[in-house]
Amino acid sequence: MIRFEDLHTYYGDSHILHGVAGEIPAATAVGLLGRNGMGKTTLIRTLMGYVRPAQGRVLCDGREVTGQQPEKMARLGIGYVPEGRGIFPNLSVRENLVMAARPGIDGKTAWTYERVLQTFPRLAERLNNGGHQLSGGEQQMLSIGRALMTNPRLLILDEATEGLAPLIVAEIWRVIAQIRSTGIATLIVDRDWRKVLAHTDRALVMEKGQIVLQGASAALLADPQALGERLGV
Ligand SMILES: Nc1ncnc2c1ncn2[C@@H]1O[C@H](COP(=O)(O)OP(=O)(O)OP(=O)(O)O)[C@@H](O)[C@H]1O
Repeated sequence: MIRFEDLHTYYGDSHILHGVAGEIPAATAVGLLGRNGMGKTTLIRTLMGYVRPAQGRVLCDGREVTGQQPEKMARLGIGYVPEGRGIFPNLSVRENLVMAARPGIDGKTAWTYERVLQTFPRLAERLNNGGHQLSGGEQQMLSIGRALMTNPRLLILDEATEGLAPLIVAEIWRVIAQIRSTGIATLIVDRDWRKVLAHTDRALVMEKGQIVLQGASAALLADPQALGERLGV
């Protein structure tokens, strides 16, 4: 569904991505691993069109979309839950969800307002609260809920569990598993590499702006030494 070739991305003079290539096939869960600062978020921002690569291409269903506006990527069915959340703090939970609603690219609305609230019962209890009144975990749930309201084909989750209490973290992984089981492709970045590998089909490991290891998640999990060298664990 999404393919990327030879991506080179810079922030000013800093050369961050050094020829990154890979793909996220439809209905496939892909993990993106790597230590801090290795370029994971930059790769996601490049795929989503927040930064334009100096070289290389991003393709969606075989069509070039390199550097397209993030809004256009959203219309192509890519849902993005950014690191640090990205909800509207001055709008209520209900408003945050309703304003994100749109049918999927196939015209279907599998994820309705009601279904999102069933998935996140905590949000159902906070409908009239402003985004800023929510706990960190609730904000994260709202951010995922907003992305689901767009009925995406691919959901990108960047550090969705960061800084959250263990019970909330478990809740978020439960929802990620549920999303995966509906056939939505996912790209997941999380510090907990075991969890990432347990919840994905394949994984890419980045080091210094390059993909240095990739393969089936189960195979990577079975060879923790190779992974440990790359992740410093
Ligand atoms: N807006 C920016 N301007 C300049 N440099 C940046 C910017 N954002 C990130 N960087 C640098 O780019 C490199 C890659 O950062 P990136 O956020 O992609 O890494 P990451 O693998 O996602 O790590 P983390 O888990 O810490 O977010 C880092 O050296 C970082 O300091």
